[in-house]
Amino acid sequence: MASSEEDSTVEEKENNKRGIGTVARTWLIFYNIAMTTGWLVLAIAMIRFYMQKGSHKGLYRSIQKTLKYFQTFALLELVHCLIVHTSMLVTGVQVSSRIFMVWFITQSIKQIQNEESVILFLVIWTMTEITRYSYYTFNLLNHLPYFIKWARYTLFIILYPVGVVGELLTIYAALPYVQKSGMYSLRLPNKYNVSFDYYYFLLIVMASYIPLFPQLYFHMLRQRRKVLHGEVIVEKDD
Ligand SMILES: CCCCCCCCCCCCC/C=C/C(=O)SCCNC(=O)CCNC(=O)[C@H](O)C(C)(C)COP(=O)(O)OP(=O)(O)OC[C@H]1O[C@@H](n2cnc3c(N)ncnc32)[C@H](O)[C@@H]1OP(=O)(O)O
Repeated sequence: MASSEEDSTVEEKENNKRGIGTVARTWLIFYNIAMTTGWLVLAIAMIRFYMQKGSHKGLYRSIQKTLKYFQTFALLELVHCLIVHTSMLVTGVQVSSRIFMVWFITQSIKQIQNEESVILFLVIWTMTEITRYSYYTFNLLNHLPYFIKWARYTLFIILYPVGVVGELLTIYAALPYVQKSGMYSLRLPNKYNVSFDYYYFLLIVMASYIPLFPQLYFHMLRQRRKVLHGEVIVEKDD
């Protein structure tokens, strides 16, 4: 009895340190468990598909519903920034680039769904998210195995750039189809007197990885030094 009271006091102290209340903490535990499960379901579906068919062709189609569901659900992370006091800017770039990849590239342009680059970023995202959400869950429960903490703040060193390569190759593969179809573009003359070319927009998105990705990567390296090596890092306000 005394021990369980002590345990709950330790938990309360830990959460007070993070400034998270009981309701927010309960919600985050639920959210992180749901997301870990979602990405695990995706991992299993991908492995099963590949083992049954022996090819990646048709894999995206078979998992697209689950992927859209869980990746879109991640928009909630912008709200979570207010709870866990983390950078909304960094999270915003990360989440919006993922939503963009799913909805406005892979989902919209059927011809590229069988590209190897799609499978590359899907596998990398899946490995990342299973590790990340299980880290958050165990951390909130104050029972964090060291290997999960290590994996969360080490695997990204390789996974992040490889994931970005997969995404950029996929956008690159989409370019000819976008140019040919004129999709999501607005040509003059039109009643709004505005022109928009999705093809050039995609070129700008690709170029924007050059200044933006290093910011995310260095943010993660700082997090790594803080969490694994206990360095005190003073971050600038957004
Ligand atoms: C309109 C089109 C726009 C297009 C834009 C294009 C440009 C894009 C350029 C960039 C492209 C990036 C593409 C992405 C590719 C990939 O993802 S590839 C796969 C590999 N990816 C990764 O490894 C991802 C690494 N990134 C992240 O983990 C995050 O997304 C992040 C936002 C960068 C993480 O930042 P942050 O939240 O600040 O770090 P953490 O250390 O994880 O958390 C900080 C503290 O907050 C707590 N916390 C956060 N979320 C939760 C939660 N859900 N539940 C509980 N707690 C949470 C966390 O525990 C930390 O708290 P403390 O432990 O107390 O410090």
